[in-house]
Amino acid sequence: MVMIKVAVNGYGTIGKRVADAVSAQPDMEIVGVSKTKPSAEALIAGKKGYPLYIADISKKADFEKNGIPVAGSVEEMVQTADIVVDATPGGIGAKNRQLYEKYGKMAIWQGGEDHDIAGFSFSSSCNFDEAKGKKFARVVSCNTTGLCRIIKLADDAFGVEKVRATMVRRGADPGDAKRGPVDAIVLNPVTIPSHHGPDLQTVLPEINIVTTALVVPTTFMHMHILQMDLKETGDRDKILEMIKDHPRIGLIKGFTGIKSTAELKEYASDLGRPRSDLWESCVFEDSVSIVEGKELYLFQAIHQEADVVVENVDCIRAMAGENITAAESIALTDRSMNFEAI
Ligand SMILES: NC(=O)C1=CN([C@@H]2O[C@H](COP(=O)(O)OP(=O)(O)OC[C@H]3O[C@@H](n4cnc5c(N)ncnc54)[C@H](O)[C@@H]3O)[C@@H](O)[C@H]2O)C=CC1
Ligand SMILES: O=C(OP(=O)(O)O)[C@H](O)COP(=O)(O)O
Repeated sequence: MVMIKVAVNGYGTIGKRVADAVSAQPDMEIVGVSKTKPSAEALIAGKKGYPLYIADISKKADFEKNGIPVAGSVEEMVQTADIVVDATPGGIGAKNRQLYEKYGKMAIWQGGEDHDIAGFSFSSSCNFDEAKGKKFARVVSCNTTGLCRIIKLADDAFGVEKVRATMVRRGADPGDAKRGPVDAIVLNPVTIPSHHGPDLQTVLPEINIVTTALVVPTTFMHMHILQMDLKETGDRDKILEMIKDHPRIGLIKGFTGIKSTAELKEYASDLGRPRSDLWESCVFEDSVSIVEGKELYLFQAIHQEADVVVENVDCIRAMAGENITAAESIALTDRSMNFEAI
């Protein structure tokens, strides 16, 4: 089996998870990860055995005096890789495109960048085959990934006439002590639609969708309030069966008593998931309702730090790996991470 050499540019919330997920795959290896300054994450990258490269090589001494070995510059890291996963903060990734082009490397950006950065946006459940042969791709954001999975499922089953959805977004990631809100419900944005609908259309252009979003003072997971008008009369049992069969959508059963993101976090941690990560979308079974035949309603929780991680792995395989199907790649990614949707 040919090993795909992967570099992760930006070893933060998403980058460190992608690095671990890639390392677990039989057909991929991490050749380097990058940081800008010495930090706890930089220390851990070294402890995990990931060669650490730095954006500004003049800062090498700052790392080394803190006992963190530096393998070289980001430019050198890019040269060692077949493909780069760019997980730098939104807006920074666009500046790196030139570097990837210079060395003729494939690259994958994250949802904080615009679709135009790659001209192709990816979701494993929707357009895996289209990534084959692409030089550049962008994995859509965490919320959009969650929307893509469930809307594609409903569209395949009954056809989707239109979608109206509200994203209740977490205020900050758990480790992000500087962000808020601390005591507010913030309309984010106050204008309608939010970016999620147009973002979904970069993957599923035929879907009629309007999204709204607000931010609340929590750190673990977003919550979606989703309503779809179906083209054909819906069948709740069929939808539940399809969700059960979907490798990246979990079904939260009523008997568990789980009705909140807090209880989901406890569940993920009791399952022994690394970092309490929920790579699957979490649909609340009791919320799945068909009203007047063709209106489908549900709540789903989305772990913002995790769901895009498995998508990045599939995207790497589609672009740089041997010719396999979406289902085969998803199964291999998940199996290698001991991930079975709840
Ligand atoms: N955190 C989240 O919930 C999600 C984030 N995303 C997207 O993923 C991307 C990364 O976000 P996070 O991981 O949250 O950011 P982060 O801030 O946690 O991590 C970014 C990392 O990039 C490093 N970095 C900064 N400038 C750099 C440079 N010039 N060269 C190399 N490394 C550099 C930083 O040291 C940091 O480790 C963004 O596009 C974001 O929108 C997507 C889904 C969910
Ligand atoms: O990609 C995300 O959200 P999004 O799908 O709402 O754009 C992540 O949760 C990051 O969002 P942030 O821009 O609030 O850090």
